[in-house]
This record gives sequence, C-alpha cells and structure tokens, in this order.
Amino acid sequence: MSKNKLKNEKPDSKKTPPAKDPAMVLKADRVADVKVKELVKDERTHKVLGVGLLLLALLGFIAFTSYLFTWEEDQDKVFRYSFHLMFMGDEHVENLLGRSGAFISHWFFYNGFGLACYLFCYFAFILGTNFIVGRRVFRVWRNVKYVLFGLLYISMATAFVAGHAGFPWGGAVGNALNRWTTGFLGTLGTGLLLLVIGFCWLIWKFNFEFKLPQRKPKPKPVATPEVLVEEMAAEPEPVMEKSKSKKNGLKNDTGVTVIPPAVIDPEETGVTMELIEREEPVVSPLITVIPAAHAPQLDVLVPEEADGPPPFAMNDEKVPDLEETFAPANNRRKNNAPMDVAFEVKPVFEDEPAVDDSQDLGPAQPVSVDPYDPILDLRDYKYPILELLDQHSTEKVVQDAAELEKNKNQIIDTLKNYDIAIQKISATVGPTVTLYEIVPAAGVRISRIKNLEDDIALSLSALGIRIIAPIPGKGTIGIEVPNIRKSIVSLKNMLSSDKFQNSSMDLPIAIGKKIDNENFIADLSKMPHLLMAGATGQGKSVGINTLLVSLLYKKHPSQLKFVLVDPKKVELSLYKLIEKHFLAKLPGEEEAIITDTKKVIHTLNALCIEMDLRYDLLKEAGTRNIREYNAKFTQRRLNPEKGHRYLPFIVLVIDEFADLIMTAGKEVEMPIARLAQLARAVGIHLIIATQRPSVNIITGTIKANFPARIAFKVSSKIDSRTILDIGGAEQLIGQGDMLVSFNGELVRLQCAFVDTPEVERVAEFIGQQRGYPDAFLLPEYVDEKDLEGKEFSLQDRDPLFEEAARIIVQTQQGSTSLLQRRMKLGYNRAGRLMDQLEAAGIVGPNMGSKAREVQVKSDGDLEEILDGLL
Ligand SMILES: Nc1ncnc2c1ncn2[C@@H]1O[C@H](COP(=O)(O)OP(=O)(O)OP(=O)(O)O)[C@@H](O)[C@H]1O
Repeated sequence: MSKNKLKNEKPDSKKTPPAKDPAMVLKADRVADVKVKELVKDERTHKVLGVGLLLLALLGFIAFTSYLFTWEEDQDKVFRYSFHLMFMGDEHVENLLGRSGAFISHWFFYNGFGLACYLFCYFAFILGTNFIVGRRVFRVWRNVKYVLFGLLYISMATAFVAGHAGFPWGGAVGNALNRWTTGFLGTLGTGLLLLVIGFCWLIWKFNFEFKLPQRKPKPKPVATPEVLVEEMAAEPEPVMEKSKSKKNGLKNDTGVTVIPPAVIDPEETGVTMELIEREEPVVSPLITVIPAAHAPQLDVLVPEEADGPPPFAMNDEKVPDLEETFAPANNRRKNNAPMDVAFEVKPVFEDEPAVDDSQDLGPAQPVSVDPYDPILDLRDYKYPILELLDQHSTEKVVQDAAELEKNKNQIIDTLKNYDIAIQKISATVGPTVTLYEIVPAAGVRISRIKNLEDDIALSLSALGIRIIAPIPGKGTIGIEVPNIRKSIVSLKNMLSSDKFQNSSMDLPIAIGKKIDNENFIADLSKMPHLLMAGATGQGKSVGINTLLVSLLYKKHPSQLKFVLVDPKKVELSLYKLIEKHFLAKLPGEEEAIITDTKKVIHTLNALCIEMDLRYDLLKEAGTRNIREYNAKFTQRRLNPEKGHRYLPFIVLVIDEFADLIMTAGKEVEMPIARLAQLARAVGIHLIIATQRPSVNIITGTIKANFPARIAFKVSSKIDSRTILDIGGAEQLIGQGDMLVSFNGELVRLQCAFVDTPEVERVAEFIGQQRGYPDAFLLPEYVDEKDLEGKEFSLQDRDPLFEEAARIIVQTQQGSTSLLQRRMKLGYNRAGRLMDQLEAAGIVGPNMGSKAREVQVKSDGDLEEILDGLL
C-alpha cells in the first residue's frame, strides 16, 4: 500500500506539504468532480457501456435458451445451494453458461416471469444499441412500456395456458397473477380477459379496419349550383393539400397514410431509415451526391461497410476505391496522432429540380373568386422559361479526398501546436469552401481557440481562411478553407429547385448556396431592404442580376415594378427592354433607367410621395399592409372610384450608391432613410449596392434601416465591419463568395451566377410580349425650390388646375388628399392646387381638418368659370 502511495506522489511532493488548506481541498474535490462529469459525458464512456449492455443481452439470451433444455438437470442443484451454487467449483451443471447461467436463468424463469424473461434481453439490446450509436435509435420510454406490459401479460398468459406443467412457463409472477384472476373471474373469465387484452393490443398496434360490406350508393340527384359551391368549399384546395402532405403525410386511395421519407423523424417514430429503401444516389463521374434529405451521416473511414460508390471522387480519369485512397493515411496512423481523431465527411446536399426546363414558371394561378384579377390586363403574359438560362460548367461539388486529408491533418497539427486537442473533426464540402467542423477534446475552452484565431489563421495561411469560434448554436469550431476546384452555382439550378418553385414568398430571391449546398432563398419583402457591398470585380453586379432575374421568374408585371438607378450607365441598361412590363419612371421622362443624379433625387422623392399615398389608401381601407390591402381590393371591397387601385410591389435598385452620396449627400440620404424606415408595409423595398463601404457613404442612418446586408470580398477588415459590423468579408475569395447578415445570423454563401447573355435573353423574352402602354408612372414631384419665389396668380396656375377642378366638382369634396390620390400628387402640389381653386372661387376657404366647401355645384357652372379664366 505504502508503495502505491509513493508511486502516485509527484516528484516534487517532498517539497510541498500535503494540502490541508480547506480551500485547496475543495478545489481538488471540484477538479475530481469535473473529471467525473466529463467522463460521464464522454461519448467513449457511452460506447463502452453500450458494448457491455449488448454483451449482457447476448449472455442472457444464451443462458435462457440453454435453460429451456437443461432446467430439469440443473434445478435440483439450484434448489439445494441457491446462489452459493455459482461459487461451488466442484459442482457440474448442464447450462451452457455454467453455474451462473443455471442460477440466473432459474431465478429469472422460476422466481420471475417465465418465458417473458426474454424481454430483459431485448431491453438490454436496445439500450446497448442506443449507447453505441450515440442517438436514440430506439425510443426508450416506449420500450419500457412494452416490456412492462409484456412481462405481465405474457407471464400470466403462459401460466394460464400451461396450467400445472413442471416447467415454469409463466414464472412465479405469472402463476400468482393467474391464480388471483382465476379466483376472481373463473377460468373462463380469465381466458376471455386474456384474449380480449391480446386482441386490444393488436388493434392498438396495427389499427385494423373493420368494414361492413358497402351498400350500393343511391344515384345522386343532379347538383344544384348551391350544392356544387358547398362541395367545392368542402374540398381542400390542391395546393394546400400538397403542402399539408409534406408535413403530415398523404392519405392514398387505400386509406394508408404515406409519409414521405424526409418527413420521418427517427426520434419521433423510433424508425431509422436505410439508404437502400430510398432512391438511388445520384452518381456522376466526378462525385456521388446523395440528396441530403435521403442521406444519413456517411462515415467514410469505414470503407468495408460503405454501400455503393464512395462519396469522394479524386479526378476525372480515375476513381480509386476508398481503401486505396486511405491506404497512406492508415499507414501513417501508427505514428501520427492526428489519425486518432474521428474524421467524417458530410454528404453533399442537393435540391431536386421541381420542373423540367421548358415549364412555365409562373406561380400557380390562384382560383379567383372575384371578378377582379390584376393579371387580367396582361392575361397572355408568359413567365420566362428556364431554357433561357445556362448551366455553367459542372454543378457537382468536387470532394477531393487527398485535399480533404491534407487540410484535416494540417488543422490537427496546427491546433496541436497550440495544445488544443480535438475529439472529432468533420468536413462539409461547399461549392467554394470546405467547412471543417471541430469538436474540441473535453476541457478545451472555446474562448482559448477564439483568442488564438489570428495565429491559427496564420499557421494555416491559405488564402481565404475564416474561423468561426464557436459556430452559433453549436459547441463546435468552424474553419473554412477554400477548395482548389470550385464549382459555379448556376442560377438556373437554383430557380428550378423545389424550394424556389413552390415558395409562397411575396418576393423570393435566390441568392446562392450555403456551405452545405443548401439553396438560400429569401423573401425580399421580409428583409425588407438589402444593402450590398464589395470591392470592384468581386461579383456585385452578378449578384444584382441574380436578384432581379429571380424576381422576374416569379412575378407577373402587374405585381412588381422596378425603379432602376444606374449611375454607371451600363450595368442595368439591359433591363430597358422590360420597361413596359416591369419598370417604373417619373411622368414625362424618356428613359426609365435613371442615370442622372438630379433625376435620382426627384425619383426618390416621388417614391416618398407614392409611399405617403399608399399609406393614405391603406388607412382609408382599414388595412395594415399591402397584402391585406390588395386582398381587399381583389375582393372588390374597395372602390376604384375613390382612388383605390391594385398596388404592385416596388423594388428600388441603386447600383452605385457611393457616387450618389458623393454628389448629392443629404438630398439622397434623407429620402432613402425615410423610405427604408417606412416603406416596408406599403410594399416598397430597396436594394442598394456600393463598391465603397466606408462610413461616410454607409452612414449610421442608412445602416440602422437596412437590417439585411450582403458583403462580397472587400479590401479591408474596416470595410467588412462597416457593412457587416464584424470582420470576415476581407477574407472572402471573390467571384461571388459572400457573407449574408440577415436575422442576426451570418451565413457564407456562393452567389448564384447568371451571365449577361442570359439576362439579355430573359429581358428579350419578356420585352417582346405585349406590355402596358407605358412604364408604371410614379407620382409627379415638383421641387420646392423650383416653385419658390413664384407669385401666385391665376395666369401661373398649375397645368393640372382644370383636371383638379373637375374632380372636386364631380365628387363635391374639397379635399386635398382626394386630389393627391386621384392625381398621384405630392401633398405640397395638391395644396397649391387647392389654393388656386380657392382663388378661382371653386372651393371655399381652408376649414382645418374638415374638407373645404365646394362652391360650384354643377359641371355646367364649372365650365363657365373655366371659360372665363381663359
Ligand atoms: N457568383 C459568381 N460565380 C462565379 N463567378 C462570378 C460570380 N460573380 C462574379 N463572378 C466573376 O467575377 C467577375 C466580376 O463580377 P462582377 O462584374 O459582378 O463584379 P462587380 O463587383 O460588379 O465589379 P464592378 O463593381 O467593377 O462592376 C464576373 O465577370 C465573373 O467572371
């Protein structure tokens, strides 16, 4: 004993007296406590426990089965020696598991539950499996209930059937239950009770259908229109049914509920799915892509168990098998610590295209219960088809095993240099970068890794490394490393995805793919405005085209209008082809795409007027937002005679914001800030892009009102902070590599790519169709300065004077806001008109909040007055 003590003592223990200080004792206790906790939590402990339980299940099974054949021979000895039998070396028993097998199985069978004892083996098996696999393959609580029920029912039933046989079929428990119940209900009653319980259990489990033979249906009377309407109302809308079926499963003809595989939650159902049951993985010469919804975790380090082709591809000519690929790694394993770390490559996610190329992409046309449908004006309008877009190179993500292996080792080695041990590392290969997700060994603080962020980045020193410590919502650390072979994300693929096709968003924009290759599709109307920045040549213009084309594929010209501001004069000029369908402009303007700063100011102010007008309309209609308003309007509950109209969404796009702020400063900033603050509810949304994300361009006022921001690669960490409030965008690798900050989350995406010729084809496709007679006209804006100093006289009266006079006399309402709405005017101009009408004697003086009195009562009188003014 004393030797052991000496062994455990540290070399310098002679110098340090044994710690008697209570604080130190406490501390030591805490350390021990922490160690025990870690040990309990450690996944290796769980695995060891799992193996132990499986062994127990197997041993129990062997002992019980052997007992069935040997109980007669061994029973005597067990009765005689009881548990001492196990320790009596000279006693021979017949049970395959020897004396302990004989005693334990006797105890379980004879004193316990008879045949039902096998349920204990079953329970040890499911617990063991759960521990080894590390998740709930079987639901424990449900199985506890089954086992308890089974123990009681089976033991009693077997005791009842076996009667007074020598073998303990139902064990002591079964016999006792049987005796009591037979005394209580009699033998017949007990038999019936057991039958009924068994039958009920089967019904509960399998839910049989009990059907009486169907009666011949009576011929239906011919449906009257009312009956038809009722039936239609009772029938769920097909679109609704589809979305419902996604969640809850779909009833088929046989009444069986079919749950799509992706919906089955193993946690929920206790069912695990195997790859074999599902569609074949998509195999390309470059890579095996397993759609994520179909793919459970795939551990590539177990090649013998991997079914089907390997998840890697090495190069175009040669696809070696996994054993070959990992041979050098395995050899190194003996003397290289990094190899001990579990390494897992996550399968690549792929969205299934929902439609074929030639399909019309318009949203499902809602069944209109109301005669008013905004799209009827251009009822023949065809949504652009996917064939107009190109597939850019291979879309398949390339997983290069050698590259993954090399990076993984470098990461492990680097972290080892900083004394950071790793428990597990997994890799998710995205289109441009691979995310290595690291689970640090127990006891390693994430904050330590965070502090070492710069050093680690330096040691890994590849261009574009970004460290995320910790990954939000997980206790892991992410290291993003650029791929040697990057893949382009074609907009075509994103637009054909199920997610985009079936989206019910108001303004869906396909932005790009996440690192796990999931399509990132957002609703601009929820964002509700977007700020984009990036140094020149990093993918901003492509990004803007991506957003615009996404919207063009999903919206009808009656539902959406763009206001395009392009100070560079070239970027957005392609869109002039769709002027009569999708563009908005100021009245009297030649060009819809605005390139001149002065006109930008006018347009922004006109948009502010449109916003105010829309708010008036919403208020009058008693609605809170554009959706409610338009719904009411299409139901014909709003009177167009009173100025109500269907409101399309308006998206303002400014391609180079820096130029505008430099030349016009506050004049541009103020209306933009106002729109950004208020325009969301009335369906006006802003997308603002800039090359120079400096603080004098993206001012506090602007930033505060643009919660959604996109950063392409920028030139400095400061720029990244200006746009995202955090560094990282300077580490991006360009060509559409981007960070999106939205809803408080920062996501790295590869922007979807759409080339200029594709945009041109889409614009031509739309442009050659019948459009509206003109672009959508914004309200007129008259600069205050232009009017200042002009003495009012009837000779200088507004060109709209006569029109205003007619409206006032026809409606007999002397209201300024009526003029604003009906004539799409700003408040100032409508006010001026009203003053002129007063001067001409058409309306009375201002009466505060009440409408003015209309002094001319008939059209005839008005014409006389107007003639007199000429
Ligand atoms: N999403 C993308 N995927 C692949 N390549 C891209 C992507 N976006 C941009 N690129 C490549 O980068 C080039 C420059 O992109 P883009 O013209 O959009 O840059 P920019 O930031 O708008 O530059 P500038 O500000 O000078 O107009 C493109 O011609 C294309 O080759």
